[in-house]
Amino acid sequence: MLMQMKVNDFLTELASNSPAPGGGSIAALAGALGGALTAMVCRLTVDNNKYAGVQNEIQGILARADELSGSLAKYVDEDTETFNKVMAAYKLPKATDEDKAARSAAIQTAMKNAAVLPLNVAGCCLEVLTLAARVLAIGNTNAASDAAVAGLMAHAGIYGALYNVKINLGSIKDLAFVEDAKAKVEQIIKEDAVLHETLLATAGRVIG
Ligand SMILES: Nc1nc(=O)c2c([nH]1)NC[C@@H]1CN(c3ccc(C(=O)N[C@@H](CCC(=O)O)C(=O)O)cc3)C=[N+]21
Repeated sequence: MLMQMKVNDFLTELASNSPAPGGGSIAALAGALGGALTAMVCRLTVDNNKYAGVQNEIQGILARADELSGSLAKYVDEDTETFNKVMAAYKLPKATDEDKAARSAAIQTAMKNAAVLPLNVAGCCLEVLTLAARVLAIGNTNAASDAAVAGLMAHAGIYGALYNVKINLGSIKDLAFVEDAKAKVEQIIKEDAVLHETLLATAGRVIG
């Protein structure tokens, strides 16, 4: 359970040559950090008279940021479990034709799961980026740099998760699955580009 570890122990485990956690878990963690940091800026904005006009919107963003951070935190452990199953499938016996068929089917199933999971991570991170960019624009300006960092973590989570999707698609033989996933990847990259640019432009305006 990676999420139960002390941060220092987590870093030592990450840096070790043991196969897990991998980049997929770290992408999810980046998103979870972005979501939590977005929630923090919301909490520094609610019940502040200076931001009375945006209270309802901030409350809505806060609730969703907490949810997304929670989901992404679960994905940290789930991604490692999912990728461990890929590695376990590769270690299945391949002595006979039956062995080979069973091994290949197990690899394909595990690879599909290992592609779908980071696709979901990227979707959650995209939502975090949307929320962080909005909070940067309307939230407590004293915490503008926090909102900017939150958005950048989400952006890193998106790209990190999508690289995991893409690398796994290279090993998947179901072409309809691959085409569908590729279309989803491209859509998320497009939406990220707009949001990331907006985030940087707003940060430049509010922070300098
Ligand atoms: N959803 C998802 N999450 C990932 O984290 C993820 C992924 N997809 N797709 C591919 C990349 C790559 N990655 C590796 C992690 C450890 C080894 C590793 O430790 N390999 C050992 C072998 C380990 C063993 O066989 O037990 C080696 O090459 O010597 C390799 C590759 C995780 N990824």
